[in-house]
Amino acid sequence: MPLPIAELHLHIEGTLEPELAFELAARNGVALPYADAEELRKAYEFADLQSFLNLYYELMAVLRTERDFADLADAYLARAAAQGVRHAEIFFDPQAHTARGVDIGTVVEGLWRALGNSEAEHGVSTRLILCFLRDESAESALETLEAAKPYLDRITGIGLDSAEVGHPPVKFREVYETAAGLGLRRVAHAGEEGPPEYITEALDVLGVERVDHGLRCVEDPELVARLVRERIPLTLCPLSNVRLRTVDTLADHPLPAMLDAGLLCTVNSDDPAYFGGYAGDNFDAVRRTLGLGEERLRELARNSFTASFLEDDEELRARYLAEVDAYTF
Ligand SMILES: Nc1ncnc2[nH]cnc12
Ligand SMILES: [Zn+2]
Repeated sequence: MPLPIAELHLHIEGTLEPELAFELAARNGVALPYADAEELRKAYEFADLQSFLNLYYELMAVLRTERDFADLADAYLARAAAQGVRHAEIFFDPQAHTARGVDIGTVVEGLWRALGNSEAEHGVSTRLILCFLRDESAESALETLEAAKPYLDRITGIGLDSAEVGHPPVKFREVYETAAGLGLRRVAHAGEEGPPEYITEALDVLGVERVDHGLRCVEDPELVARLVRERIPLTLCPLSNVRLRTVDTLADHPLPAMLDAGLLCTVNSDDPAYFGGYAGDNFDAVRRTLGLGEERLRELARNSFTASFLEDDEELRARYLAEVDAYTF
C-alpha cells in the first residue's frame, strides 16, 4: 500500500498521456503532427520551461468536449489513486481552451463530471484551482475570472502559471484582489525559473497562501527564514525540475536541505505525462536518489495535507493525517 499523500501541484492538461492524445484526436478529427504515440513521446525532450510549454499548448488541440475533459480527469484520478493520492487540488488553464474556441463552461463541467464522482469512484477528494496564464495580459485574466463566475461553486482558488520570466506577479495584482473578494484561495507559481524576488512579490502583492515551486528561494536566506517563520507551503516538483533543467540532476535537488532548513515542502508531479512520473513516482525518486528516510517521507506526506485547502472539511484532513501517522513503510 502506498504512502497516503495530497497532490497540490498538478496541471490537469499535463496529465494528457500520448495514447489518450491520439484517442481524442481520432474522436475529434484533429490531426497531430506525429505518426503515433511512440513518436510523440520521443518529442518529450525539453531545454527549458518554454520548450515544454510549446508542446503542452499544441497538444491541447485534442481537448474539445466535456467528455474529453471528463476522460482526461478520470484517467488522472485513477492513476493518482493507485499511487496513494487521497486528495488532489487540480489546476486548469481556461485561457488555453477559450483561445481555441472551447467555452470555459465546457472545461469546468467536463472536469466536474470526473471530480464530482472521484470520492466514490477513486477514493480521492478534489478541489479545482483556476490558473491564469501569466504571459497573457492582466485584462485577459480579469475577463477569465468574470467568465468563471457562474462556476465559482466548483472552484476553490486561483493560480498563476505559464512562462514566468518577464511576467512578475505584480502584473496580476488587480485580478488577485478581485478573486480574494470573491472568497477564492490564492496560489501562484513563483521561483521556478524566475528570481526569488517573484516569490516575495507573490506573497506581498498577490497575497498567496502557498507558493508553487518556490525552488529559487534557496538563493535568498532572508526569504527562506520568512517562509519558515510564516509556514508558507512550497509545492515542489522534483521530476519536473530535472526535465525542465531547473536542477542539473535529481541528486542535486535542494529538497533535503530545504527540509533541514524547516521549510514546509511538499512533493508533487506538475505535468506527469510529460515529466516521467505521477506523485508516487516523485516520492519514490526522491527516496531513492536523495536518500530520504521514513521520517522525512512521513513529514512530506503530513505537509501535503497540512498545506491543502481542506479548511472546509477539517474532519477529512484529520482522517488523512491519521492515515499518514498509522502508515507502516
Ligand atoms: N511547470 C510549469 N510552470 C509554469 N507553467 C506551467 N504550466 C504547466 N506546467 C507548468
Ligand atoms: Zn506547475
